[in-house]
Amino acid sequence: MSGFGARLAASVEARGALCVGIDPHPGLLDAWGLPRDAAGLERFALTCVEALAGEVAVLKPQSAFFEAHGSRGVAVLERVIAEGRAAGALVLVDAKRGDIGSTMAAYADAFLAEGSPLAGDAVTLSPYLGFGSLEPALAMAEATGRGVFVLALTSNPEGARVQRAEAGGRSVAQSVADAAAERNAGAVPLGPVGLVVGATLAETGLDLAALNGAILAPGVGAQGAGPADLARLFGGAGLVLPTSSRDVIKHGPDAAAIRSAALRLRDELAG
Ligand SMILES: O=C(O)c1cc(=O)[nH]c(=O)n1[C@@H]1O[C@H](COP(=O)(O)O)[C@@H](O)[C@H]1O
Repeated sequence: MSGFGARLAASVEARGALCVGIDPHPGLLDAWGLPRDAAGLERFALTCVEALAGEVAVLKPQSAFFEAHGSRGVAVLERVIAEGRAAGALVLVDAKRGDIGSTMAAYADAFLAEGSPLAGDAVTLSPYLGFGSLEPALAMAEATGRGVFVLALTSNPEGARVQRAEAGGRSVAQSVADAAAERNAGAVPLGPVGLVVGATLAETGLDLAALNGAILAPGVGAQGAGPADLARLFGGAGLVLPTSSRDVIKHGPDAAAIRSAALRLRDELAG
C-alpha cells in the first residue's frame, strides 16, 4: 500500500476535496424516523456509507456516536470502516485519541495497525499529552501507510485559550504544526501527519508553509463556515480537506438526497 499522503492526494484528485462526517446524533436518528438504538445506528450509518462512499474522497465516522451504543455500536463502526473502504473512500476514524506513550501504543494498535478492525486509513489524534507522546501512532502510521490528523486549532470557541497560548515564543498550535512539519519533511507528495485547523476561525495565525501534510478543516455548514472562509483562511495552502457532517447527513434518510447534498457542497467549495 502506498503512503497515506499519496493515497489522499489521489483520492482528492479523483473525487474532489471533501470529507463528510458520519455523526449519528440521537436527534438525527429521530429525524430519520429511526430508533435510538444500535439497530437505528446501523441503518443510519450504513445509509451514509451507501450514499457517499462511492463519491466523496474521505468519510469520517465519529467514534463517540458508535461507542455510545456499546459493543454493538463499535461493531457498526467496524462495518462502516470496512464497507466505506471497500467502496473506494478513504476512512478517517475520528477518535481524537492521545495518551502517554505506552498506552498510545495500544491506541496505535487499535486504530492504525494492519488487520485491526478499527483501523481505517487515518485517525484523529489529540497532542495535549505532548506531541512526542504520539510517537507510537506516528511510527505505526508510517509502517502501515496510514495517516493521522493532529488537533492544532479546533473549530470550537473554547479551543483558543489553550491552543493559542504562547509557549517558548510561539503558540501551542504553531509548535504542533512545526512538529508535524518536521515529521513530514521530505515525504512526496505529502507526509502522513495532517493537522486539524477549524474553518470557523477568524484567522489561523499559523505558518503552515513547511507542513507538507494535509489540513482537515472542520466547521463547514452547521458550525457556520463556508467557501469564503476556506478561501480566506487557507488560500494558497497545500491540500485542504473541508469537512462537514450534519449539514450533509441531515438530508437522509434518502441516500440519493444525502449524495446530492454532498456533491453540491463539494462543487460549491471548489468554486
Ligand atoms: O476532528 C474533527 O473532525 C473536528 C475538529 C474540530 O475542530 N471541530 C469539529 O467539529 N470536529 C468534528 O466535526 C464534527 C462536527 O461536524 P458538523 O456536524 O459539520 O459541525 C464532529 O464530529 C466534531 O468532532
